[in-house]
Amino acid sequence: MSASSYLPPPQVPDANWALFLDIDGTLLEHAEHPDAVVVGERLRTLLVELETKLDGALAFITGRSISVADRLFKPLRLRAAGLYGLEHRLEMNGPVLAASEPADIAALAQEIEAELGVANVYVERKGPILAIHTRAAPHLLPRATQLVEEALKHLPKGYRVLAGNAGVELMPLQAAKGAAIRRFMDLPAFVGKQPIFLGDDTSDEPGFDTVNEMGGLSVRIGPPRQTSARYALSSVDQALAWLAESTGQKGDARWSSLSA
Ligand SMILES: O=P(O)(O)OC[C@H]1O[C@H](O[C@H]2O[C@H](CO)[C@@H](O)[C@H](O)[C@H]2O)[C@H](O)[C@@H](O)[C@@H]1O
Ligand SMILES: [Mg+2]
Repeated sequence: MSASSYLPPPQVPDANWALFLDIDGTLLEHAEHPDAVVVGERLRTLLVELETKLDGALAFITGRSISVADRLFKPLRLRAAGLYGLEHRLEMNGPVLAASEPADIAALAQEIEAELGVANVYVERKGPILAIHTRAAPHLLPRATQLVEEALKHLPKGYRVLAGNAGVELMPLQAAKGAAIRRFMDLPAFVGKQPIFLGDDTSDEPGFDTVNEMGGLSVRIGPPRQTSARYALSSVDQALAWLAESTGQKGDARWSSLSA
């Protein structure tokens, strides 16, 4: 969909819908460092209300690991696909099917840390995924991208490089949000419902395509740009206000800034 044909989503979430939520840039404003994001009590409460309203058909679909998502949203342990679907928690408070760090990725992380880690670049080690964050040193993004693209030539087949939000990520090909959404849609709490996916980033596009194919609602958060999403909300505040309205709360465009 072109940026000019963006539409605000209808107010739909009810018990017949299944809600899939990206975290960073969708529920949380971006911060300089991944550990610096803030989860307000109001957001936790909203997530619990939505989970109840949807009879459990709610899951995070995130590039973060589930352990990190749990730390951020503690004490909530919602259903989640972490690492773009490489790990899952299929039941609320249930066990995590986690992914470990292969030796060649560990060695690569150390090499990249040695070269870039001194200059405000954060190398996030997420099992089989490496995220190199250059938000605090944007001039190093080209070099970080060059390093992971060079590494691709020496790794076993099956990895790819994806531009991140102020960074770059190296990940297995199976890491894909669309497949993660399909996996949840086969579970009893989700089956037969219509999926809604809210996301903000390039890595969310396969998720938008998937819910479009399933007759669901794809919603991109952020300023207009080329996307497969059919609806849009312009900011994290707007996304949270839209979700909150579905639980009966009155709209408030300053939702997230009031939530801490
Ligand atoms: O799929 P998401 O839930 O949106 O997660 C995507 C990545 O989010 C985190 O990095 C991004 O957010 C940070 C906090 O705002 C920011 O500092 C960083 O520049 C962003 O790229 C997370 O650290 C990554 O692991 C996720 O893949
Ligand atoms: Mg995001």
